[in-house]
Amino acid sequence: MADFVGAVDQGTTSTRFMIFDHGGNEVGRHQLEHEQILPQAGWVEHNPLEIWERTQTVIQTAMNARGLTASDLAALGITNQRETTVVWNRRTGRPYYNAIVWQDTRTDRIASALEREGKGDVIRRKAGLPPATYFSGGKIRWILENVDGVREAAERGEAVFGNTDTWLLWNLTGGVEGGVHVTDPTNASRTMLMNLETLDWDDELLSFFDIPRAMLPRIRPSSDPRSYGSTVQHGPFTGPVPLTGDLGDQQAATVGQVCFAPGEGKNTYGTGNFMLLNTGTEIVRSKAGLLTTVCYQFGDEAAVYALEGSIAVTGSAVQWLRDQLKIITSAAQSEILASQVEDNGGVYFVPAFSGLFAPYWRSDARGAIVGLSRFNTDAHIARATLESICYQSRDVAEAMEQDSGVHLECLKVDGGVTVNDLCMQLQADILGVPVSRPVVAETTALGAAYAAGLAVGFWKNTDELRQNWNESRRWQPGWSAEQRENGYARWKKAVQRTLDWVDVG
Ligand SMILES: Nc1ncnc2c1ncn2[C@@H]1O[C@H](COP(=O)(O)OP(=O)(O)O)[C@@H](O)[C@H]1O
Ligand SMILES: O=P(O)(O)OC[C@H](O)CO
Repeated sequence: MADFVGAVDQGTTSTRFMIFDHGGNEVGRHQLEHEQILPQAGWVEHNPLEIWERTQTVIQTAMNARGLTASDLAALGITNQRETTVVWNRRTGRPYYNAIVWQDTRTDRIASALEREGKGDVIRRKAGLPPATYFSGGKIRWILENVDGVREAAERGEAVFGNTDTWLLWNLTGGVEGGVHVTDPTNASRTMLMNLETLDWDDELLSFFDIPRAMLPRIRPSSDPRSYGSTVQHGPFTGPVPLTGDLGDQQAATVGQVCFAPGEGKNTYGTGNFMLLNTGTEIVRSKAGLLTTVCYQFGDEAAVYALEGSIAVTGSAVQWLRDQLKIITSAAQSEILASQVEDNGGVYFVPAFSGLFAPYWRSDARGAIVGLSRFNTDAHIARATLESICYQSRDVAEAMEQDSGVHLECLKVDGGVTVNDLCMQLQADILGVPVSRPVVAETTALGAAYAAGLAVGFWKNTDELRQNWNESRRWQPGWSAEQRENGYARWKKAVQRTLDWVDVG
């Protein structure tokens, strides 16, 4: 068998290709950012053709740098930013519209109408999600309603939908020349269109959004030796590589962190934050504002579910300090600036740029910096930004405990922000439990590689994968209980100040 497994990680800010060996060690990678298209306030788009072009380049560059060819890869996995919606013509391969990104809030009226019409509870029960701008269903509907000719083409089965996993799988397997139109249950569970129990598209949910079934991909297990086909010769690989794994990126990180038992979970710190807790084969319905989602489905085994706390703005608040406020010149500088002060100086920043996701689900919220006095400096704002990442994580951790009854003993973390030592120390202080980061920080790509490798026997089972997990760093809580609870009470007060700010109809 070939020595390596490859994984494409198509994220919100960049696309990377990574190559892993049997020990789960990284042996090669390349990464490229793509343009964030911001046509108006609240709208966020990506160009699907640019994403496909970047995907080919990162694959070719990483493979060439290691002198590898298609036959060196036992399998290929895909993982992706979830919810982001592409609709394209399967005859021409051209997208009808830019990809509408998960952070985009243009569908707030569609979401609030669903609630007003009493459909919200059905969506919560069947799909495990509250009606919100975040998910794909409203985005597909927006394209059907606003782009000429798409509805008719969709009814003929010519205009098809996919998240970026499906878009890349279709292109990698031949595109207009017979590309495979497929997704997995972790991605499908983010559309508001899939029934969590049947793991299939649900006619009632489709009718709520008026979406023709013909435009939707087949849903196949996340790790599957048969359904996804192989890469074609004229693509970036110049030969066939079996495509055998597909997972949404946060579920992939959960797999990469080897959270295979109920009660095991992780928190990923990227553009946003996503805390997932494995609940086993049981569908746990949240009463505390979390999502119920599919965690993974491996081959013929029963699907495993998770509770998820999704936070829209965490690492992107650091980008905002850099790009809009310009008080830092790099993300890493946020740590240096925030370290210049001993505490937040009374300042709390709630970065509700896209409203508030879990556990609040308030699209009428907008960002606020509160508690300012003349004493405060840019260093307090930087510190409040890092604290906002940690307080938002505490909000979802509390909801997680309430829903699952599982008390967090230690938080496994990963993602771009976790290189920030101060932020991770603040996380331990604010949560009151240790925070632990693994040696392989690229858990998202690793999880997709694991799903692909399990399907072809490159790894025998999940026990073998557990052997690959090792801790690199642990942060212990330092604050007193009083300091922790006082800070959290202030945070909750600050959150209240952001609510009911915009009229969402
Ligand atoms: N040293 C740092 N301190 C704080 N945030 C950081 C640091 N380095 C990177 N980030 C943030 O991490 C995010 C990128 O993380 P990554 O895991 O690559 O995200 P994604 O998968 O969402 O594209 C960016 O939003 C960036 O601002
Ligand atoms: O691309 P990321 O890492 O920001 O992840 C985005 C999430 O999948 C959105 O649900």
